[in-house]
Amino acid sequence: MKVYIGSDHGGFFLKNEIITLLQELQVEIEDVGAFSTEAHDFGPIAKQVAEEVSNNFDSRGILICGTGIGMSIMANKVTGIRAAVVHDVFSAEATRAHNNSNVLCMGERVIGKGLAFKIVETWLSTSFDGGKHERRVNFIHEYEKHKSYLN
Ligand SMILES: O=C(CO)[C@H](O)[C@H](O)[C@H](O)COP(=O)(O)O
Repeated sequence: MKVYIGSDHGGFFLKNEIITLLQELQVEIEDVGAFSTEAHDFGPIAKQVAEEVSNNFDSRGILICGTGIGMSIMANKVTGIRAAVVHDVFSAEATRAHNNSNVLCMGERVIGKGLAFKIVETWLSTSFDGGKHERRVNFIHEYEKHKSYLN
């Protein structure tokens, strides 16, 4: 699995900490920036990570801004993306098991490094449960394809 990772200025320091963690875990990564604390809009970074994940089989994304929220709103506009804002370990497991989330969004202004590391480790190691959850995830992508009302 390859992980594309990005942040704006608000997530820059936590992104670097998570890159170090991923390197220790021997996870293949690509850092798309930001590469400094100079102000960066979250939109282009989230778009780039989400498009990489959408276009590359067996890849995931991690996006960090101040809250994780702007990143997730942008990432979820990209076809095939299921981005989740996560700030607790239970949700990290649940969003993989139930939503098959492929992008993890966190806020550097919300949580500290220790909890963020637990979230990343849990999110990377939890598998999708499938079954009834597959039907629910499929509904999202059927809607995405047709943009019409589905019952
Ligand atoms: O987009 C966000 C909120 O959804 C992020 O938290 C940004 O990092 C934040 O808005 C940046 O704010 P700043 O005042 O420009 O540092």
